[in-house]
Amino acid sequence: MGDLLGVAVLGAGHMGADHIRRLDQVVSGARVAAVADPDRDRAEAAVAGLAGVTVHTDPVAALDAPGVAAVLIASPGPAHEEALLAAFERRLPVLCEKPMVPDSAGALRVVEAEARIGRRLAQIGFMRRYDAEYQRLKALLDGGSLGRPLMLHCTHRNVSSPAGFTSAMLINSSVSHEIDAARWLLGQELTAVTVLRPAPSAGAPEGLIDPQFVLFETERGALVDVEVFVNCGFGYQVRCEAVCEAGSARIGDEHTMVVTARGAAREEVAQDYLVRFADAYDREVQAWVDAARRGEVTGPDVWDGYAAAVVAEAGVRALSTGGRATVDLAPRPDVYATAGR
Ligand SMILES: NC(=O)C1=CN([C@@H]2O[C@H](COP(=O)(O)OP(=O)(O)OC[C@H]3O[C@@H](n4cnc5c(N)ncnc54)[C@H](O)[C@@H]3O)[C@@H](O)[C@H]2O)C=CC1
Ligand SMILES: O=C1[C@@H](O)[C@H](O)[C@@H](O)[C@H](O)[C@H]1O
Repeated sequence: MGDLLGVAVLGAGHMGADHIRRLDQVVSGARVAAVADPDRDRAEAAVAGLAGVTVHTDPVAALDAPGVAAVLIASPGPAHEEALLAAFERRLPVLCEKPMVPDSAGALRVVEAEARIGRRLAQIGFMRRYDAEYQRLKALLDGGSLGRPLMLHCTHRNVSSPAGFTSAMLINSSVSHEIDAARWLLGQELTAVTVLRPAPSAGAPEGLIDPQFVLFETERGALVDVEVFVNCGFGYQVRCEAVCEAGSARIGDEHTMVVTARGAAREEVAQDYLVRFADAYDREVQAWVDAARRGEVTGPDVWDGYAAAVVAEAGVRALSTGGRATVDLAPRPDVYATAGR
């Protein structure tokens, strides 16, 4: 176990348990050293059968546990700020699930804390940047053969939303992925948001505004639209079409097995993100572990997490007022690169 990166995993729910399995069975160079969840039974179940792991109900205690050299934060968004700041105090490299911090004031405090240290410590869990299809689209747009991007048309559908999912979370949890993907693909900040609401689906829980149609403007005049529908009932579908001056490119059409029988062809549709983005999560965590073992931090940074929080907050304002909300970012510290590098 000597050379392996000892990771404390905070939160042992859906994502935390999946990342624990990934660190133990898929990723090389790391091991789970500690796990924390206020629900001790859940934490113990997630590490059942693993040797050398300590179990905690207090996340900060897990950071100080024997063998911990890095932190993976998979607790709910509102708990991320405290965990990030505690990891920064200890100078531990962090992989933090999205949303980095759901509110922009808290996200700015994280930016300021890391900027004071003067070097990157955190990678933010925008795993689409590690998805093979998104990477091909990014390379194509950067290559310039299609000319200037004019529009992105995005679709984000979940089969159903978890208990407690709110109308704001369609934007600050689900659409946070499109916010980051659009900034990265286009290399531009998003500057304004408008949200339209079709009549809610009968399949959505009472009171949830689902679906929503979110329209972003960018600093160099591109438009990004997102249909977000988190109780569609039929499949997990994430698509993106870039329309450029000299052509278009689309990713996310179903690409799983096609079964032909009894006079019909049937294509399987993934039912959740753990299936659709399995390879992307694997590559994201491997990249984080490899960088941490070299003493580096790469990938989406705290500025990306902050920008996503500000844009999402504008989106939630636009949803509640029915109007157009503008995005106002704080000055960007030098430690962070520009959008989309
Ligand atoms: N990248 C992606 O595609 C996805 C990311 N996520 C993100 O992962 C995070 C966790 O989401 P899920 O696993 O779906 O939630 P979940 O509700 O299944 O699990 C969260 C776990 O964290 C525990 N917890 C609560 N407060 C805590 C604290 N202060 N410290 C440590 N643990 C705490 C809860 O008891 C629970 O076991 C969220 O930030 C969510 O947005 C979730 C789904 C997909
Ligand atoms: O991050 C995720 C969830 O938190 C969110 O609730 C889902 O809508 C997304 O598809 C998933 O990738």
